[in-house]
Amino acid sequence: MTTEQLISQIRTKKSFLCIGLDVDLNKIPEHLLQTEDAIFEFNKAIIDATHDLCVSYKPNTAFYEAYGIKGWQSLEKTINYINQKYPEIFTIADAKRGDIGNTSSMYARAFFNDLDFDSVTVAPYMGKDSVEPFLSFEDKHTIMLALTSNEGAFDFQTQNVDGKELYKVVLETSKSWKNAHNLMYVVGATKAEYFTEIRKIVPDSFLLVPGVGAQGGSLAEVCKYGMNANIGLLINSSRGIIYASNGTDFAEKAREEALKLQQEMQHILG
Ligand SMILES: O=C(O)c1cc(=O)[nH]c(=O)n1[C@@H]1O[C@H](COP(=O)(O)O)[C@@H](O)[C@H]1O
Repeated sequence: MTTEQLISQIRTKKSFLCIGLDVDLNKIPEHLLQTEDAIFEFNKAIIDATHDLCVSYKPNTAFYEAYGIKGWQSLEKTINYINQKYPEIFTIADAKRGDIGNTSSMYARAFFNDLDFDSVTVAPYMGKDSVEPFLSFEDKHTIMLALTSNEGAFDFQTQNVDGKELYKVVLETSKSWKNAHNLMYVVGATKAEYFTEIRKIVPDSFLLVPGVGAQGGSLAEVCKYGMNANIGLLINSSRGIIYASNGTDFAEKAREEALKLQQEMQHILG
């Protein structure tokens, strides 16, 4: 998917919501556990109930890998379902990969070719040659960690490196990489006060912003400092939406939570 198609979808739906499909069998409604593929049945119901309110789905691969081959099959069925039924949706494989070049190429093939995701999250720690293999895929997007939502972000990311915070070095350096136009960045919603500085370095890039909902980040604050002329934000909520209820009404309740965020976004978009 091109960035222009993503922007157009945001404008049509008046939403820049990304719903995280982080499926935990201990949290999903009990009646689904009797089905052959409970993870997929759960995702399918959530997707059917919310696809008009969001522009993106982000399965975090950890929640699938934890269930071995069955989990990976559920992930494959989920991405195929979205791509076939709702092809306008921007899909994110939240896998946080990144390795030496030839290994990164294989990760990129796994998520872009085999599973056909529109994007994948990567960690920048191994540098340019670990990220560039992902960037060489046309109309696929690489979402690199910049300033994450967790407490540990302060361990390294905000540390000074030659008079500059490390996350700023990461952002600036990555702009010179080959096919850098395919980069997006992760910035946590819990770090709203940093968005002004981040926008000085990457004014036009899309930012994936997790941390609204269960982690307590503020949508209004993020938008105030992080939005650009093309919106430039994908706001993720996972647990706050998909576990709104663990009864038979789970999809309906997830829709209600998604609708609350979509309406707030519509209001912000004016
Ligand atoms: O890359 C991510 O998506 C990510 C980066 C980050 O800094 N913080 C963060 O929470 N995430 C992911 O975003 C999702 C947040 O889930 P909730 O806290 O349940 O809304 C999880 O899948 C996290 O792994």
